[in-house]
Amino acid sequence: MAQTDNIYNKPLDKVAGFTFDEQVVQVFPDMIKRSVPGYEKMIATIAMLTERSAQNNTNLYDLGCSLGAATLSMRSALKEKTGCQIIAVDNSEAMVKRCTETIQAYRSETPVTVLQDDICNINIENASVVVLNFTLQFLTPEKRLELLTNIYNGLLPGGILVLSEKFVFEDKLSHQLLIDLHLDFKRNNGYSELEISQKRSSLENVLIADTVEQHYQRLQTAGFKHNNLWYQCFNFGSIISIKD
Ligand SMILES: C[S@@+](CC[C@H](N)C(=O)[O-])C[C@H]1O[C@@H](n2cnc3c(N)ncnc32)[C@H](O)[C@@H]1O
Ligand SMILES: O=C(O)C(=O)C[C@]1(C(=O)O)C=C[C@@H](O)C=C1
Repeated sequence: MAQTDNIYNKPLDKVAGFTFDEQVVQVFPDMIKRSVPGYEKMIATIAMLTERSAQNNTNLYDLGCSLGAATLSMRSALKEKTGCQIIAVDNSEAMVKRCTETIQAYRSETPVTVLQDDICNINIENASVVVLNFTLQFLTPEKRLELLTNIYNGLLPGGILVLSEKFVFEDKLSHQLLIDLHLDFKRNNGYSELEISQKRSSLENVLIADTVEQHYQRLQTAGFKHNNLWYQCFNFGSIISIKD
């Protein structure tokens, strides 16, 4: 049973930088659902995107897999395909341990390999679907283009990248409104002002969000010519990039 996220509900002397440690693993499904507007919608839609874009005898990647929600969504959509395998990668030992247990708990024809590694070290090859669901934002900005280029090069024609991220906005008024709506979403989900503010401090300089335009530019530089938002709710959304 997923535990309720109360990590930031007591005043902390010093708020440490956010890490995906054992404490976060314990509450992660609750935390991400209550923090990311549209998270469940995005996870469910990954199955639809996979059903359409996965090709027989190819690899599917879940980069920054956490507890494997996107992996399970992809896997559920591969029943009609043959020879597919999923490679799920995360650099958090605690996440990988729990993810492996979760994946093994459900039987499936599709092999899944869960690797503990930096996604920047992974050679993407023979890929039809690559998912970066709220992971790119945790990489130092210098590493983002290299990773996307590696993904582009490893994708087969017709293959897709699903890139979900928290966004910032150039336009100050829109930015403030969308951030405020996100804070309302958190309040409506039971987070207190203290929890919201301590979590915000912990994510500072750890989660570095880009604008949608910055994403499009970087994706284009990496080689992707077909990039579009398929979902957005407030300052969170998901881009689909297609390799032609
Ligand atoms: C917000 S979570 C991703 C959520 C997950 N994709 C989902 O859909 O439920 C970000 C994950 O990326 C992982 N991560 C961050 N930087 C990484 C890196 N350089 N290599 C591998 N994993 C990384 C973190 O450990 C964390 O589990
Ligand atoms: O709580 C926030 O404001 C977030 O940015 C949510 C966010 C994310 O976007 O990755 C940050 C860390 C958590 O692991 C889950 C979700």
